[in-house]
This record gives sequence, C-alpha cells and structure tokens, in this order.
Amino acid sequence: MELLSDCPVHASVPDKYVLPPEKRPSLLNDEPSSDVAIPVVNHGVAEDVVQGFREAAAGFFAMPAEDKLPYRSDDLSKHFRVSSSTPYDRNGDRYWLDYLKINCHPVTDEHVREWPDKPGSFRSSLAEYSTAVHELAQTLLRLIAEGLSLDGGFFAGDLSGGSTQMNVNYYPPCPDPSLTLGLLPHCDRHLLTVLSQGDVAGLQARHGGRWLLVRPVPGAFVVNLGHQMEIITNGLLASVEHRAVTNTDAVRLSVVTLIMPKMECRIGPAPEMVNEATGPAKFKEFEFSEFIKAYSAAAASREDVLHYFRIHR
Ligand SMILES: O=C(O)CCC(=O)C(=O)O
Ligand SMILES: [Fe+2]
Repeated sequence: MELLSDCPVHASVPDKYVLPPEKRPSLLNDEPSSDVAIPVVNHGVAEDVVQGFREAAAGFFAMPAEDKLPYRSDDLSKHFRVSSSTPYDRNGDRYWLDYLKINCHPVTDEHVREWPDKPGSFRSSLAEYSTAVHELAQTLLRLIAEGLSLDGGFFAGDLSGGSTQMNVNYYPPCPDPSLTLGLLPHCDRHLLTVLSQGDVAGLQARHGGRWLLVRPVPGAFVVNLGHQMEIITNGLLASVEHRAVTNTDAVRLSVVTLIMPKMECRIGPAPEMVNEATGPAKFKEFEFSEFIKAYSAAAASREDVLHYFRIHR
C-alpha cells in the first residue's frame, strides 16, 4: 500500500479514501474542549526528550520514499514497521494516515537493531523517550491503583509487563476533512495510553453522544484508559471511545505509547472491585491474547468486543 507521506501535496481526496457517508465525521469545525480529557502536565518527561523524538519521527516520514521502503510492512511480528491506513476497518475502508508501529520498551539490542538508523537521531531519541514515558506510565498506574484503594504495585507486574508498543501516527493535511477520517472510532485494546499530540488538534473523544475535540495543551500528555483498565476495575474506569479527524492546513503527528499486559496474563475484574451483592462482576476472566484476537475480529468496535467478554445476566 502506498504511503500518504510519499506524496508531497494532495490536491483532492482520492476516491479510495472517501468514506461512505455514514462513516464520515459529522461534526467539523467544533471548538476544542477541555472537558473531555485531562491533560497531564508537570509529568517529569523533559521537553527536549519529547521534542527530540517528535522531530526524529517527523523526519522519518519526510524522507524520500526509497528510504522508507525497507520498513514498509504489515507483518505484526516486526519490531519496527511503517504502513498506511488501519487494518481494523471491517470493509477495508481507508483512513487518512500513515503510521509507525514500534516495539519501544524494553530497549533491547534485538528491538533497536530493527529501528531505523535514519534520521541519525532516531534510535537514541526513541530510546530516551520510551524510557521516560515508560517511567511516567508506571507512576500513573501506581497513582491510579492508590486512587482505587488497591496496592500501589497492583498494575506493576504482568498487567503492565508486556512489550510496550508505540504508534506514531502521521496525518498529512487533507483537502476535504469532511470526506474522511484519520483514524476510526475505537477504544485502545491494552491497559493505558500516554499520547503526545503536539499542538495540532485532531483527537476527538465521544462524550454524551457527541464527538468533542481534545484541546491540545503545550507539552502535555493525554492519558487514555484502555479496555483492560475498564475490565479490571469492573467498569469503574471506563475506556473512552476516540477517533482522529484531519485538517486542511497542517501535518499532525501523534506519538502514542501503549502499556500492555503480558500476552499470557489472566485478566478479569479485580476481586477488590467486585461485590456480589452491590456490584457483581461484569466481565469474564480471559487470557490477554484472547482479547487481542477478539479485538481484531470485532474490528475495534467498542461494543462488539466488550459484548464478547461481558457477563450477560
Ligand atoms: O492521533 C491521535 O490522537 C489518536 C491516536 C490513537 O488513538 C491511537 O493510536 O490509538
Ligand atoms: Fe487509540
């Protein structure tokens, strides 16, 4: 599949990117909202670490097509690859983005060898960024656990110990944002997401039946809770459905770090979050690898995938 970033300017939206009317974004030009996601500031990840990797990632997409070609792949076992659109759409509709998928933590020789050596700062800035964000994520998980009156280390083991993945999403300017989407509506399939969206808006969250644009806050991270957090907390900390819209003027780059359970980890509502009389378990217990399969089968649809794991009384 060709990359959008290989084409310098798009004068119009090619037919293959025009979504069927019912899938197009209906609310455009809405004002960014502060209500829908809490920006995390004073997070301890140095600004030059964030900017350093954002610039290296932007530099990767700006390289000539032949430099990106060796990394073009849809093989999920690769530690680094670049591709376009999304594999999750049920009808194979195409979305207005290119993306990198990276196994970014732990920073091992095996991973780093597959990361690109161009731009020159890519590997070192990624190692620095992912180490810092990983530490931040562990702090957030400890705070969430304490806020739930769970042991501070509740999420620290296998629940967050899978190989950390990163999506770097690149949305080029789109000649007509009303015809397409950057990314389809979904909830994240893992435990916790730490997202840097830079200063270009485009992330929308579903709130009370409406899509609200998440206001970019300079230097802040957006933290999304994944499906696993919703299940472990028995629905208390729900995963918010989100999508990305495009814009006509500016490239948008989001750097999204996904904290995963280990594939063989057993997941289910924590006993501390369940009360047989007042709040019985809403979800079955399963192995995380089963969830990943179901998520693909459900084309990332929030309700379809949760339906599969819900206890229906
Ligand atoms: O680009 C964004 O802000 C959203 C990205 C996202 O939701 C994802 O990569 O899972
Ligand atoms: Fe997401």
